[in-house]
Amino acid sequence: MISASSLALQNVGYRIGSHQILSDLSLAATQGRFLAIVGPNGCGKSTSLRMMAGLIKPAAGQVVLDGQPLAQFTRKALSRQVALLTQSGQVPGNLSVRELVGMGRFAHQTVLSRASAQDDAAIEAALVAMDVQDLADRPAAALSGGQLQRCRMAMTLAQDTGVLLLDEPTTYLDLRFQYGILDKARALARAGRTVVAVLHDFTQASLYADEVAVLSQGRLVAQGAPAAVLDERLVAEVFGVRTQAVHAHGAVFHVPRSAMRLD
Ligand SMILES: Nc1ncnc2c1ncn2[C@@H]1O[C@H](COP(=O)(O)OP(=O)(O)OP(=O)(O)O)[C@@H](O)[C@H]1O
Repeated sequence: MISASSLALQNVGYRIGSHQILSDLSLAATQGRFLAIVGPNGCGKSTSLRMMAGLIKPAAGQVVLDGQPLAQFTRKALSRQVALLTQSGQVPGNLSVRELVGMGRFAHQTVLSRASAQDDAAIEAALVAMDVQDLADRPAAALSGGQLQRCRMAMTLAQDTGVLLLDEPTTYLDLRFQYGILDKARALARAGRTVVAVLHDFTQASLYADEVAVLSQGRLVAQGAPAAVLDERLVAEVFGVRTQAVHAHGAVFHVPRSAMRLD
């Protein structure tokens, strides 16, 4: 049984050399909610997720999981609670898809322990959830981009954590699997997990997320309900794109004015 978790960046700062990447950034992901992070390329979205996963440490401020600073967790204890689907990843060696997905179970095993029945069940459930059971015995390195992305998501699911951090999870996926992965992410949130996903598509953010956080130049610009936050003014200011916002189905759709020949 996974434990409920809430994860927050509190006034964090982060720099690489003289480059200030994140500045006084506070961002809270709440248990049972799907938070989407949007923002221009290079604004610090992946850096924020990596910091939430404990892979990098803030130079200022702190990261807090269930009220406890992340610094107090061992790497393994943290991996049992927080999973990160990275934007891309090399597949090590000649792993089969089942072995790749099994890597999601490392946090639940000890050096000496063999894979348990619980590990096997979690791997099978993850393969089925991402509809990749037919690929299970194939070498992961030989998969197409979309197949590999679904297998990497299965690995993330197999980790069975309370918090899932998904960096552009729909990358490489055709429409069916894009919506499939977002449906799955929302279902996980509804079932009590904490889901944070970096998304570039406002329509997807608006349709699937409970909340959206907008980052720009390492700072939080806005956070709230997607249809309220993602308005024409914000999109023009933050992304430099003039759009017409169309509200339907409780979501907001941004149509570029250049495509409508309105500019
Ligand atoms: N290892 C690194 N060394 C130097 N600069 C880095 C490093 N990692 C990230 N950066 C810089 O930090 C900034 C934020 O990067 P980050 O990957 O968090 O952006 P992002 O919002 O996820 O972008 P994208 O939408 O393009 O994926 C960028 O300017 C990037 O060049």
